[in-house]
Amino acid sequence: MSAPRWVEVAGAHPYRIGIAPGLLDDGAALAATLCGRQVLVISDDTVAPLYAARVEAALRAAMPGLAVAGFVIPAGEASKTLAWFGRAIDALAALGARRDACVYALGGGVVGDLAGFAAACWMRGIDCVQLPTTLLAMVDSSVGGKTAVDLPQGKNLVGAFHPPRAVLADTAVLRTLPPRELRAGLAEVVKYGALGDAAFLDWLQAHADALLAMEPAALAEAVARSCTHKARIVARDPFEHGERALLNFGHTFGHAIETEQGYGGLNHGEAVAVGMVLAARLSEGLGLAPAADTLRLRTLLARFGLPVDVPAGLDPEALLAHMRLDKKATAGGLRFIVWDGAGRARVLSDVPESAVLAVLRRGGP
Ligand SMILES: NC(=O)c1ccc[n+]([C@@H]2O[C@H](COP(=O)([O-])OP(=O)(O)OC[C@H]3O[C@@H](n4cnc5c(N)ncnc54)[C@H](O)[C@@H]3O)[C@@H](O)[C@H]2O)c1
Ligand SMILES: O=C(O)C(=O)C[C@@H](O)[C@H](O)[C@H](O)COP(=O)(O)O
Ligand SMILES: [Zn+2]
Repeated sequence: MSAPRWVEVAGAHPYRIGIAPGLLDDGAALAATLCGRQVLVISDDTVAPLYAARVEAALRAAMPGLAVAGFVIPAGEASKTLAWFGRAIDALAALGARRDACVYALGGGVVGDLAGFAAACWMRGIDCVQLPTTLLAMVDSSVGGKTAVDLPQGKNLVGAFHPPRAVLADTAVLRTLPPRELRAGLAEVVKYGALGDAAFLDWLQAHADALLAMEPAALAEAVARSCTHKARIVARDPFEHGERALLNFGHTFGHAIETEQGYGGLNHGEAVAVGMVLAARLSEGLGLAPAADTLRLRTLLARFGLPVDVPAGLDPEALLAHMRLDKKATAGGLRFIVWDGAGRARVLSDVPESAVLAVLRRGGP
């Protein structure tokens, strides 16, 4: 195994993100994240058969006497519910988990968010180690401590901030990731460039072929640069009182699409891709940013094979109704992450609903 790249996340509860192929088999790296002698590995029914036995064996070998149990949810967003959260809590109870027990979240963002929330709630908070297995989870969801489940009324409406004890991203597992899920992860990678680093957009454009071909060096670089961006932001603003909201670029629109489709249409990354184009158009419509920047973003996302238009048949009024329950909304009305151009995002309050509807009603490029 090559030596991991480490990204530090500073703050009141600092932790490290390790990035390297082979980390899931590295018993010493896994065991270094443990305080107690009990582990619950939470995964889904696609990832568990591929990787759970390896993680459990590495942990047992590194720590004889460790009590290890597994808990598996059905793969996909439809499992990020209070019902599956309750079953995860039952699994912790069945393990007899003490306060020094640890949850290992082995999977994509769905597993990471649900397992993290279970860890946040069990005995008011036990350790959670994130073992992300999708590109999206490696670049975004495993970092920063947002944990949650969805409700039919909206995305991530029930959750907690609970930073992980550590993140270990084994980039070798991306080999089994379906192409659609790779593209979803690239949407959140593009987000970092869009919100604060236009030069990163150029890098992504230049390395698009390598990323789509899953060349390990390009992927590792994209993961490390994305984690570095996110780590800086969440260290400065862990509870989203200000700057962290920029990580929501494209999400007000994207979450509304996911909710309206009942979490069975576009996946999160795809919905965020559409949402970022709409956020750029909103900025354009409000006279904040040039149309050329919208086109640049849209072209890059399309290059990555991501959707860039609102799916046919969705009612703009219904989408707007979901946005009113967005977590950034206040008594003053809707708040959006807009941009003044590529790499220059900011929060905008009191966005008129008419401007949002105009963007949703406009079709085509
Ligand atoms: N907490 C945060 O900060 C944060 C950030 C971004 C997204 N999210 C959340 O993350 C979720 C999306 O995460 P996701 O895109 O990882 O989706 P996901 O967890 O549903 O995973 C996508 C699919 O890939 C499969 N899979 C995972 N790893 C695999 C591997 N190595 N090989 C083969 N198949 C594999 C999964 O079984 C699943 O079917 C959403 O719920 C979103 O809201 C949270
Ligand atoms: O970490 C953050 O902060 C983010 O906003 C990252 C987003 O990519 C992610 O989808 C997050 O779950 C959205 O959070 P929410 O608070 O808008 O539900
Ligand atoms: Zn997201």
